[in-house]
Amino acid sequence: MDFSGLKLVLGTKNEAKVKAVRLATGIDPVCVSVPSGISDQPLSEEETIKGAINRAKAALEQTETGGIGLGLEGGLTYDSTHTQQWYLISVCAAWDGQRVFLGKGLAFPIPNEAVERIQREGVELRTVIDEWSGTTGSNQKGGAYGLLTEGKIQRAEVFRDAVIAALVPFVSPFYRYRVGGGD
Ligand SMILES: O=P(O)(O)OP(=O)(O)OP(=O)(O)OC[C@H]1O[C@@H](n2cnc3c(O)ncnc32)[C@H](O)[C@@H]1O
Repeated sequence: MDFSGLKLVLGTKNEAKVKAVRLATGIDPVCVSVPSGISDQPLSEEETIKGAINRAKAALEQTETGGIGLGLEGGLTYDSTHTQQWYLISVCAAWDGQRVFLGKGLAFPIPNEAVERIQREGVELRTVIDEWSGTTGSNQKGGAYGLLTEGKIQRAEVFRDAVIAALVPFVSPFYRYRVGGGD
């Protein structure tokens, strides 16, 4: 898959997210700080998606040369149906000014105790993960994935797959087909 012709504007300077875009595309994105327009700690898939799209749109707005805006957002979602368990999700939105696509990275179980603390104390996941791993800035490094898998999965890798998924429709010929024929 060749992404080399794309101009990418990423709505954050977070190191794990910048690395994810590099791993996904081989491109160094232009990075701009933008607001996500949602709470600092999203607690549903819907809110996480909204944050990713807001970031992608705000990022593209900040550039005069056009291209594709990328918004990467991490969030938590509760499965009340099957497992009664909180999951961390990592979503990428890609927006070219006309179309938006989402890539949803791996959903990973997060100890419910962590989310209970987040809700009780009003802290963010980063704070809990920093504490548990005895480090700072975990959200710029391996993240919760890195801590819980003892390094087997890194935050940048999860976002890498989400970035690829969100960008493929802009470059793959398969998405040019129309149902019922046409071009
Ligand atoms: O610098 P920006 O781009 O704002 O990224 P962020 O990591 O601070 O923020 P996100 O909006 O992606 O994630 C929402 C919150 O969840 C935290 N979070 C998400 N995924 C995480 C992970 O894998 N490890 C630690 N904290 C995580 C994150 O630090 C935020 O507090």
